[in-house]
Amino acid sequence: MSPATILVTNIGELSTQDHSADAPVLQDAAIVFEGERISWIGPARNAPAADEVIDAGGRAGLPGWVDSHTHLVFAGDRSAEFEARMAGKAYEAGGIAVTTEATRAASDYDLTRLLLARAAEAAAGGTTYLETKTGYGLNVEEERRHARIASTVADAVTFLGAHLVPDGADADEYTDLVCTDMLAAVRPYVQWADVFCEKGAFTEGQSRRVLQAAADAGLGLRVHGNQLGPGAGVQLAAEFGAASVDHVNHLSDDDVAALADTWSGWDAGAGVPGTVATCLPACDLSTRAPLAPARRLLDAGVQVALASNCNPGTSFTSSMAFCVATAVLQMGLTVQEAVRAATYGGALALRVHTGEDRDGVRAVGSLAVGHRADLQLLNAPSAAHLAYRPGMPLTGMVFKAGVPVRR
Ligand SMILES: N=CN[C@@H](CCC(=O)O)C(=O)O
Ligand SMILES: [Zn+2]
Repeated sequence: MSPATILVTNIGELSTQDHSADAPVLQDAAIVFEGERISWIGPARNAPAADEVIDAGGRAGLPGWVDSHTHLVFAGDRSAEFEARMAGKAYEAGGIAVTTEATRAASDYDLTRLLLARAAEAAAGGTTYLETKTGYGLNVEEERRHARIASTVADAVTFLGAHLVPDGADADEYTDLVCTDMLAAVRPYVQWADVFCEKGAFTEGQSRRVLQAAADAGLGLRVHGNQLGPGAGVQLAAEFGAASVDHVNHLSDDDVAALADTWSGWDAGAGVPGTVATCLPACDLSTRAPLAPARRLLDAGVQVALASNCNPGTSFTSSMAFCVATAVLQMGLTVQEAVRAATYGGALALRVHTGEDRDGVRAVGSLAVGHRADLQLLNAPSAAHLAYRPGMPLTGMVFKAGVPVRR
């Protein structure tokens, strides 16, 4: 028996983000889901019959957000650190240790409950594909525990044992541990590995060792780079073929050129993608950092993603709509560029932009036949309202794999 079909019709503006289509933005459109997959997209007047019909009432539709960078496995509160920062204190990587202590003390039950609540908040805001990281465990047993818990909730899990050298540890010995026992312990639960390559965290040499060990273990690579100042993160990410380098606040012309180079042979949808530059505007605002140069990156030919970086230290929000609004209002992106970065860009950064479109391997981040049925409707007639009416509760119905996760 074939799965039930759902027709969502009377969509005033449908931003498919399918750039292989004639028009990536359709007017007066409809979309049909068959189980977890999209089975039809086109003008509402031509829509086929379906088991269930949902009238969007002229609202805008777009792919669910792909949030490619979060740190949601944590306990504790760092609002005092935030307040101190707003009073002029600079952000330092060392704050991670405060969360590590609180997270180690939390039970599996509490950590899972906290993670579920945060994932539910993200879904309520339109996020339908969620990455999250370890990185507040910082010893073998805790990193394994956080990876296991994360894997029960998130769509993609990243190992970030190389987030901070724990108090009292020798940096090189700790890096060895990350590359050996810790990596082996988390391996069953994660698809990605990441390193915080920054002053106060991991040096270029240590980062290189982490990336090599992770690649040897068959993990995809990501890098936290060039957040607090110029550094080696971007160049390392490009050299190792990382799927993404995140933060990218402080970039030289060589850094931008190195990222652009990784995209020179890529033709949308065909070939191996380069290294996405993932911009984290909510984090930049919360740390009073210069906003990442998303416009400059796009103009240079680099594929850009927007992500929330939801974490207790630098960005305690999972609102992708806020990130999109900021990218438009303050970073010089057009509405469609920002929406693309928060959907297709995130999917590229997690290498789920394309798939075989078979069970369990469905593309996300754009709306096309065969892709996963991840759709959000806005309580607004067009995506422009995300920036035109910033901060307003515009998220309407949200579907993840064809299932409504918000009514
Ligand atoms: N930059 C490194 N890690 C996080 C912050 C973690 C924390 O301060 O707790 C980030 O992406 O901003
Ligand atoms: Zn991060």
